Amino acid sequence: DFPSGYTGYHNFAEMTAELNQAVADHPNLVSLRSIGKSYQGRDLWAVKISDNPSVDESEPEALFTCNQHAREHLTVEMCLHIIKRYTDNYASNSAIKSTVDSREIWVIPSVNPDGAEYDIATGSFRAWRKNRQPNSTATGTDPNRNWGYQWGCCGGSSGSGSSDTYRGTAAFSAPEVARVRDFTNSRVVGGVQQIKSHIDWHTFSELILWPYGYTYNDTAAGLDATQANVFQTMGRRMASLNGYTPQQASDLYITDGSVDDWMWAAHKIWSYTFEMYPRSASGTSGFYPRDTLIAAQTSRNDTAVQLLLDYTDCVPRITGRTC
Ligand SMILES: NS(=O)(=O)N[C@@H](CCC(=O)O)C(=O)O
Ligand SMILES: [Zn+2]
Repeated sequence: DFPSGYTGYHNFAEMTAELNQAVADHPNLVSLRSIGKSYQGRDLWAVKISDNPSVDESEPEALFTCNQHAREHLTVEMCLHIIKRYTDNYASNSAIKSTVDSREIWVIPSVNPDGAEYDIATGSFRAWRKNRQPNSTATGTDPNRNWGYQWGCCGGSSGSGSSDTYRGTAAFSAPEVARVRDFTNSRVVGGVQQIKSHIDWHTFSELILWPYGYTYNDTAAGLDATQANVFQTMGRRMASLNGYTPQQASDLYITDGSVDDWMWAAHKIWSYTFEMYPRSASGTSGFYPRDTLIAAQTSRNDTAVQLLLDYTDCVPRITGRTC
């Protein structure tokens, strides 16, 4: 479990209980489903927040994914914060209510529960990043190098099983990644992807990143100058709200097989990666902010999340375009 000073973080059982509590507290706003199992058999939970949550209404959808990387536990708290904020405040806050009434919000609080549990299993942090799937030489696939667009194309991942950026044996070889893929694919209704916007939450460095990560070029196949301008404009607007630094993902470093590149290329979902607090740290300590910082560093993103939800019907509207 989490060591002292970190007991405010949710382990898998506590996270699951929190999700069940949200349903119990707000049965008319929240539904909970498993989109499948992790390698070790833990449920990959998906929460839907909307009015009439048991009905697939024709409302624009947004997706928030957290904890692809095991040690980035603050991201689980970020997803739980989003769930609480858009349910507990529904009755009292008209902006929250109109958002929930006009959108369908999907939250996957832990994409990598096996890795997260492994990281805390001994009571001392292990700085574990990957999932817990064995490979030919070691353990673990990096979920954020296992997505199927430009997988392994460009030196942005490793073919070595012991590497922290091991890309797996094939695209989608990690069961957790394959399940989130399947869920996203299932949101194509009548040939139209209902999910329009996405944030994948990570730590740390305080950055807002957008595709592509596989190339340094601002435009590339499937991402033209107009679309790049939308990514930049929305990214910069959100960064002005949370104080993170906005940049194309490849400006950080080249990544191939990342979730953002796939969400955009496969589905034209306006997909961002947020790297949360801290801005910098010595070594791996940056992955482990004390639990006293959770409230401030999750609510710090409230207005950025709200902006993306506001524009989820038509993200290009941020540049004055229509959809
Ligand atoms: N959270 S992290 O691993 O330090 N950074 C992310 C950045 C993701 C990206 O560049 O798209 C990654 O390398 O997967
Ligand atoms: Zn990460």
